[in-house]
Amino acid sequence: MEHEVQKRFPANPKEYKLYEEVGEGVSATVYRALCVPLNEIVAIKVLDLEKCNNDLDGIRREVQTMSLIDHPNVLRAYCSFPADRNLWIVMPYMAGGSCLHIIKSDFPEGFEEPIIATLLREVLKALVYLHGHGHIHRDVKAGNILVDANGAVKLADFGVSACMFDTGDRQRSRNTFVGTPCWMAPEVMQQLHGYDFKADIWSFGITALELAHGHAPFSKYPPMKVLLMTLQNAPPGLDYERDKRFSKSFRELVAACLVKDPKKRPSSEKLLKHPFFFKHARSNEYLKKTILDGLAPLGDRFRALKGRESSFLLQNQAINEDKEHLSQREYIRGISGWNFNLEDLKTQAALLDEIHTKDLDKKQKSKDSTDDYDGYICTGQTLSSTTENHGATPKEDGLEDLQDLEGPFSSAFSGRPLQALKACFDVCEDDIDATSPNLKDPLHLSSELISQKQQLSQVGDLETRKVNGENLGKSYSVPKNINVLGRQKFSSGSLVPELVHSSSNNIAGDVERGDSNQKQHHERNYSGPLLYRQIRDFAAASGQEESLEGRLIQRKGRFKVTSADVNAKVASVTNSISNQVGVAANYPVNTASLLPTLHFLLQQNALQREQLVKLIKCVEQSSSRQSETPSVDAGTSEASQQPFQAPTTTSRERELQTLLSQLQQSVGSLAEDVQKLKVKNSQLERQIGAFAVKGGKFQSENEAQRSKVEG
Ligand SMILES: Nc1ncnc2c1ncn2[C@@H]1O[C@H](COP(=O)(O)OP(=O)(O)OP(=O)(O)O)[C@@H](O)[C@H]1O
Repeated sequence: MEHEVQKRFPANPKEYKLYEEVGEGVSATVYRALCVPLNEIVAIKVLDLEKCNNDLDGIRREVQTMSLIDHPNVLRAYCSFPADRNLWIVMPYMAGGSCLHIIKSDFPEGFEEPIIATLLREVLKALVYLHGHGHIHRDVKAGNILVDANGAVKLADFGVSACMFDTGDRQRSRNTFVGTPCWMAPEVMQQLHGYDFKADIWSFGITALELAHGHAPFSKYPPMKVLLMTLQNAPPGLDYERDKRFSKSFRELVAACLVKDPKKRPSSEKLLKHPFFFKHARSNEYLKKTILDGLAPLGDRFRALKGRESSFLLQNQAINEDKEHLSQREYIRGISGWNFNLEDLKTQAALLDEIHTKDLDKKQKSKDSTDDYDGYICTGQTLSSTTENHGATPKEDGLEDLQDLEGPFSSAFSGRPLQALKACFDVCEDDIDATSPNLKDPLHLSSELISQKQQLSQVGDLETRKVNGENLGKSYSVPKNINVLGRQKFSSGSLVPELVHSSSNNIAGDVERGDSNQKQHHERNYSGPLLYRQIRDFAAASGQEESLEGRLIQRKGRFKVTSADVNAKVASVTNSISNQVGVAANYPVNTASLLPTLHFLLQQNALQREQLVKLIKCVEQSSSRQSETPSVDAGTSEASQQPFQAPTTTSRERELQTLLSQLQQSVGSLAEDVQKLKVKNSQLERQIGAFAVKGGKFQSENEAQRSKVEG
């Protein structure tokens, strides 16, 4: 480490020789490279802005975090700089590649327990460090656990990490929807109260299962279904027949991490003291011997995996067309390039619904049939997200219980959730606001791209200078959305209103990427955000909205809903709610699940009623004033004598009238009192006058008597 810190890596692309490709993410390609002046092999992550909808904040965060990090289990950046249209991030070369690559190429059934324990212990050390420094990683998964030639383990990829100590917008970003669905903690999906470090502990638990089985739970399902299953089902665990090979302490460790209530999950520090690690973890040397020795060079493995992926895509083209296997393909790619295109999600929803219908048919035929999805049997229990049921009796998918989803989901998915979902899509699809600044014309987009590139080079400069010891107290404000027409890989759903291509050309993958997306047909991708919009709009309407406003951060390759920038439209809320009600009316529903919707409607009604009453009052008052006007002119009319007797309808008005007549009465009696006082006053004045006259007479008599006596 010391050795790495002291070396100065040049911030100039000419000083590096790029060799073979060793990894590919949604927005980046990673190469093995030689740093010529230092004669050292490094890895260079080349971020291509034109490849996808990048977000500079994310890149800046990734580079900043990586260059400030100093821990043996966290992958750091030596330096970063702009090169042509890209940003290069120079980092240590991890010759073993990611655990996902190792699993895919050589351990498809997962690792043995001591290997898992060793890998997880190292990851936990990284998490203890990151959490201690206020960082939430937010994307812990086997694909981000890298192993070097000596068996050292490092946690990588800070593209979506967040700092808990940040303020302002970044602090709010903890209310964002970040991560990769299979590894994403329920509280991150729900977005009710934000989330904290414990979200990483959930992902850590899922990663443990991934290392044990060779894939993450629910990995073969489309993202939307993963979301629903994570929220609805009991947490996955090591509860099945094939898991008997694992120790009790491993099962306990997984169960401790995969608790839906984040407060009940242990901290990374506490977890590191778990007996599982003392009993089973070994040395880096052990990792080297067991998983690295005999492995082909990383570049070769990567090429082989890519080849397998391409042939899989070709073989399964027919299946792929129905989009049901999207999730699996993404998983095989080993990236988190989830596609949340509207059309895809609609199709997925439709397919799921079909499956659901088939399931119901099947169920009727054989009530006790079981459905072990991927080894993770989804219980058909009613959801209570805080009810843990690791050892639940395996039953079936449980889609019929989706109406029991808790919290805002219950309202968003009342009735038959997938139908409701479709209804939501329809609402939002129509909700395209042509004047929205997010619907940008190509010209605008390209100019934005240019400006973003300029800013990117600033970021690169900044990082380079930072690495060189300069302290730059400068903050960059960067555009949040970049959409580039043409070559584009739609990976994560942009969860904001934005310009995207149609579903046919948005599947992440080289095949799709190759055929440049020339379509000029654009539509807003609401898929991911829809869920969120539903929740947000509902929360806003019922006055529970948290600090959800904010900026979009379109995230490379992750499923992310940021602080929403969609103007809440009462109409859309009402529409979606009424759609849900319509949906509910068409399908058998749990009546209790309709309650929130009805409650909301009631509130809406009360508000509208209040508005109407106010309006009626206004109209009445102005009409009464109109009827008053001639009576004032006439002076003697009945109306002028009884000015407050306009026709009234409400008790409030009657109350006011009573008050007014009481006031009138008291004014009248006051006037009488004043009159009486006036009379008294004038009597007193007269008396005083009389006294004064008498006093004058008395004085003159006195003076006359005095002069007589003196004379
Ligand atoms: N330093 C490294 N040494 C060797 N291989 C690496 C290194 N960094 C990354 N890789 C490989 O490249 C792949 C893609 O890198 P990375 O995950 O950083 O890109 P990304 O665009 O952020 O991807 P994703 O969106 O899937 O997280 C990794 O999964 C890993 O296999």
